[in-house]
Amino acid sequence: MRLGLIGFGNIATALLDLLARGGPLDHLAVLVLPGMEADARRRLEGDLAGAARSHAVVTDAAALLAERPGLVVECAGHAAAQAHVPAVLRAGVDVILVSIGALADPALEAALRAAAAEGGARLVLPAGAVGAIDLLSALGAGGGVKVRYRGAKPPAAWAGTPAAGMLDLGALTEARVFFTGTAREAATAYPRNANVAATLALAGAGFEETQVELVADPAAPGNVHEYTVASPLANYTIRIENRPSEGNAKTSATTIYSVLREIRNRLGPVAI
Ligand SMILES: NC(=O)C1=CN([C@@H]2O[C@H](COP(=O)(O)OP(=O)(O)OC[C@H]3O[C@@H](n4cnc5c(N)ncnc54)[C@H](OP(=O)(O)O)[C@@H]3O)[C@@H](O)[C@H]2O)C=CC1
Ligand SMILES: O=C([O-])CC(=O)C(=O)O
Repeated sequence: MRLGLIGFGNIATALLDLLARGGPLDHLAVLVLPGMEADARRRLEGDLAGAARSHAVVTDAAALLAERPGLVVECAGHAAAQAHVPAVLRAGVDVILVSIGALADPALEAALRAAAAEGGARLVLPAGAVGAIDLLSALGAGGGVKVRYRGAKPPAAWAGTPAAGMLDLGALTEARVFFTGTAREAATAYPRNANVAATLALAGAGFEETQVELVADPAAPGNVHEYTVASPLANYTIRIENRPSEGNAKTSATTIYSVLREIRNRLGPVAI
């Protein structure tokens, strides 16, 4: 398999480690920010030397495409999704988009849909840190879906976000709701913490109709995603207590496994 990665942070590193357990990739191309090439090469020739038979480090989409990836995983953030993903899709290469909250920008959502159609490629939106997206998406097609989502994380996971300006995160002794609004507002204001809100919106009731609450909770048993669905076909509530990933407390470990699942489903004889 020839894999392209946009971003070489926590998710990318852990994903490569998991993929390498099944044997080395045929080729790996990693797109990093300008100035980070030498660091990326060092890592690919050091700890990650077994991940691929050959590798390349690039800083733009044209160079990534020149490496002829069969699949690209975006795991860098909203700005990277905007900068690089349209060209990859237009070139006919499927993309697993992890920074799904980028689609809260209607212009980018339209651009990515158009690029995928033009290139005959597929934009794959993984479940990421949440679950039961299959059911929500099925119900979404039936219409009349109402979704309420509550995302709670330990205070430290909200560092560097607007929540830090509203709360004394280090001194919290009880759970505090610091945001209520639509999925579009949540995904836009919390690009590294509310991709789940966007995933639920895209699968179910849409960005304006998906109600979101974000919570800093010193007693949270991890990153907790809880949502309730009411629809003519089914009602359900699901609560997922995620362990944070080792490399980034904002990101749940399940996100990495969700991307792994998408890749395995493309390669194996059975998709589940
Ligand atoms: N769908 C879901 O459920 C979830 C989605 N996510 C999304 O996944 C993203 C990645 O998560 P994670 O790996 O934990 O985050 P990290 O911050 O560990 O990794 C992101 C990496 O991408 C780099 N980067 C930033 N901008 C660009 C760019 N324009 N081009 C290339 N590289 C870039 C960063 O560099 P630097 O550090 O120098 O900025 C960093 O190395 C999050 O930002 C979030 O949007 C996360 C969790 C759940
Ligand atoms: O990983 C998580 O728990 C969820 C997350 O950060 C997001 O929704 O962006």
